[in-house]
Amino acid sequence: MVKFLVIGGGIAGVTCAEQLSALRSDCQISLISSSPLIKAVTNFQQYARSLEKFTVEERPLSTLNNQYSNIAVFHKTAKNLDSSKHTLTTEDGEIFQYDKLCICSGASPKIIDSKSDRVIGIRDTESVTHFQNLLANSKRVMIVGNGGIATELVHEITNCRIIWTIKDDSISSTFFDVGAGQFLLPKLFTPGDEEPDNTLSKRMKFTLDDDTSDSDLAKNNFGSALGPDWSRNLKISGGLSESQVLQVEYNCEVASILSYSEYRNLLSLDSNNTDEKVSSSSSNVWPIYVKLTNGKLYGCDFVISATGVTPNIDLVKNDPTFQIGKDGGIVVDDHMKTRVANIYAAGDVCCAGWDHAPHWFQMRLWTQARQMGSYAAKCMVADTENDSISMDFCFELFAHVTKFFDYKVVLLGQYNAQKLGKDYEILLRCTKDMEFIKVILHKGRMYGAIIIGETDLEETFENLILNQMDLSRFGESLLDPSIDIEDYFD
Ligand SMILES: Cc1cc2nc3c(=O)[nH]c(=O)nc-3n(C[C@H](O)[C@H](O)[C@H](O)COP(=O)(O)OP(=O)(O)OC[C@H]3O[C@@H](n4cnc5c(N)ncnc54)[C@H](O)[C@@H]3O)c2cc1C
Ligand SMILES: NC(=O)C1=CN([C@@H]2O[C@H](COP(=O)(O)OP(=O)(O)OC[C@H]3O[C@@H](n4cnc5c(N)ncnc54)[C@H](OP(=O)(O)O)[C@@H]3O)[C@@H](O)[C@H]2O)C=CC1
Repeated sequence: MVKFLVIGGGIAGVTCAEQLSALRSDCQISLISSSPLIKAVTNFQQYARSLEKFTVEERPLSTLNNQYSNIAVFHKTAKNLDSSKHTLTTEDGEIFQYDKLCICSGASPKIIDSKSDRVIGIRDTESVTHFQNLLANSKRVMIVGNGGIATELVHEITNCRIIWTIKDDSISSTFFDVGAGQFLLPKLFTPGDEEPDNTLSKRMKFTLDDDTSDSDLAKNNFGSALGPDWSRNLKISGGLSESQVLQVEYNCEVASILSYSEYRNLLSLDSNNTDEKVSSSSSNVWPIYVKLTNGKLYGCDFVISATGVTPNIDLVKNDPTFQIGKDGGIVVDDHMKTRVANIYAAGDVCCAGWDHAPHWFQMRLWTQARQMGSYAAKCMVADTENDSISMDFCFELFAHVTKFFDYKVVLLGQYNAQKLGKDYEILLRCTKDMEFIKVILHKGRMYGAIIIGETDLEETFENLILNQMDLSRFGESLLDPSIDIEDYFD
């Protein structure tokens, strides 16, 4: 009997195991996960060709055992891989034999300064609990990073002062250009609350009680990444009685992180540094101080490092046969195979090493984790049966549906002209507080789009990107609100 082994209880690993089970009910599938809960995709809906909606649920490991007769789940940590013997040894010494192995060990937050326990990352339920506990007694926090987590947190945190430190000159740059960033900015404050310069504020939104416990976060043992709407029903509230006050520090990074005594030493050595005095002029003694590359120094209760992720490749990093990509992931080919025979990888841990379709690129998102997990399973089964299999259609077009600042956000293809250099045109339609639509055109054809708000345009745009219809004759009227473009193209 063929033995499939999957490492990881996140979306990629669980989808892979489920798909293996669906394709080969006669095979034995073992899933090893170091986290006590697995992530299951439910309510999956494919709308349009590439757009997907689904819910991610956290469930006990036993759910998979109960649901699928040929899946056995083990709450263990994979430690040693011997690809010549086809064995994997777990931390407690158990040896698993495999015919085909899929590594779905995910990623961990890339934290700017891991020496201080006041600099934290957010990944799984435990890390959110730790974050909530710290925040509950905090008056001022710093968020570093300009991507998904930072964008969500600046909107969700209440009753706390926030300093948002970003490398760029506009907010949320991982997803949005300057124009879209400007459209979203007003969502960060309530009219009348605006403060001068770049200081914005917003009112408290909600609170909800939640019993929490701490975990082994100090060891940076993160579990599966969180699911959609992870922050919606959580108490993400600080210790201030006033509403949130947000200050954005643009175009800078963290230069150093200091304890109180290091901060005192720095001030006495550098007593002429006026910038530092200005930013930390309050009489508060803060647990940590952050010096920014723009010269400012802030005291705060803790720092949230929302600065991206590092793939969890411990298992393979000492084996030079595996190829590691520039992003730190295990390189896989167009059949999700690593360089080592019979070993596949999927989800956040892998680096998509094939020649990508013109409108697709890798981003560490749960849609891609699900798609890769499912496709890896199909490839593993095809290989055992000596079948050929063609690349899954989902890798033709980058498509991401999410929510930021309470707006529906759809990103399609090269939404920020990622591969086009300077050779592209932009069409824009923007209605304040309602919708922001940006279309990327190259040689008269649509290459990408950002759609913020409820527009129902995503399916039409998806088709236009995939079919590469020449749109030159429409010119700017393509986005004219008085023209129902769906009627033209659907
Ligand atoms: C706060 C937050 C919000 C997010 N929001 C969104 C969003 O809105 N939209 C979106 O598309 N994506 C979002 N993401 C990203 C998305 O969650 C991830 O891309 C996706 O979940 C990755 O799934 P994965 O299965 O590859 O990895 P993971 O979920 O990280 O799972 C890895 C699994 O491997 C296990 N593991 C690791 N090492 C070992 C080992 N040695 N032995 C055994 N088991 C091991 C872990 O315990 C875990 O179960 C968010 C991520 C975070 C952190
Ligand atoms: N709704 C959604 O789709 C969400 C998705 N996620 C996903 O979860 C994962 C983790 O999120 P997140 O941590 O926000 O990662 P992201 O990759 O989304 O963003 C990381 C941000 O940190 C910046 N950065 C990197 N290093 C530094 C540094 N040393 N100093 C200052 N800034 C730095 C990056 O800039 P640069 O790019 O210039 O390096 C980027 O702006 C990602 O895979 C993300 O896609 C998370 C939340 C919501």
